[in-house]
Amino acid sequence: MSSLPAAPVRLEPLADEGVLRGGDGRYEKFLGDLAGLYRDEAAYRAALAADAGAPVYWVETSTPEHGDGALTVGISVLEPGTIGDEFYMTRGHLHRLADRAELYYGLSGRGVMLLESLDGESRAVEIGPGTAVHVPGHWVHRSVNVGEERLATLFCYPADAGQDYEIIARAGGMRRLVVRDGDGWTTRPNPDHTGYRRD
Ligand SMILES: O=P(O)(O)OC[C@H]1O[C@](O)(CO)[C@@H](O)[C@@H]1O
Repeated sequence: MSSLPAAPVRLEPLADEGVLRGGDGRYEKFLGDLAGLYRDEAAYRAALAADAGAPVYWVETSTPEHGDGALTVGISVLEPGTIGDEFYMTRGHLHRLADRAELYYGLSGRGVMLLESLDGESRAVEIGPGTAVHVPGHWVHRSVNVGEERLATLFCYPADAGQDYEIIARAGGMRRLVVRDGDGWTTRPNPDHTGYRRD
């Protein structure tokens, strides 16, 4: 008996509720999971001491099939806030299969996608309602909430892409930091960054 094809799925990305109705997966990241992500260690420890225990960000996904050509679709929801002068952000990763691309579509809030190539390019691209960011393969990527509201994005990538987080850890963090600048944001170099190295 063949299990092909997978059943079609109707999804409702509910940005206000931070829910992907119809999805089949979810994970959450709390402040305590994000040790080492922010440069200002004292500010991180102070935030942790005052933390009420809500997630900083969460991801809900739909992956109805696996194998060649399968897609993962999801919603990513990132609370507003700062640690020191850095905005709340996702851990960031390179796809384990590095040539896998990803599409992000802004649902609510004001964000920046920080995109870095392994050979030294860094781009910060704004994302918000009605804007999409197409991330080709081979870019390390992270979302950053530079607004006062939750940042919600819908994303889609090949289900076999995987995530390599170590590439950022080995490099001492991403090349640039996204930081508060008055009422807005800017980027500045991360002095700890030592360059990306594949294993
Ligand atoms: O996997 P990370 O880097 O913690 O961040 C979660 C991010 O990953 C994705 O789920 C998929 O790449 C993003 O939509 C989301 O912002």
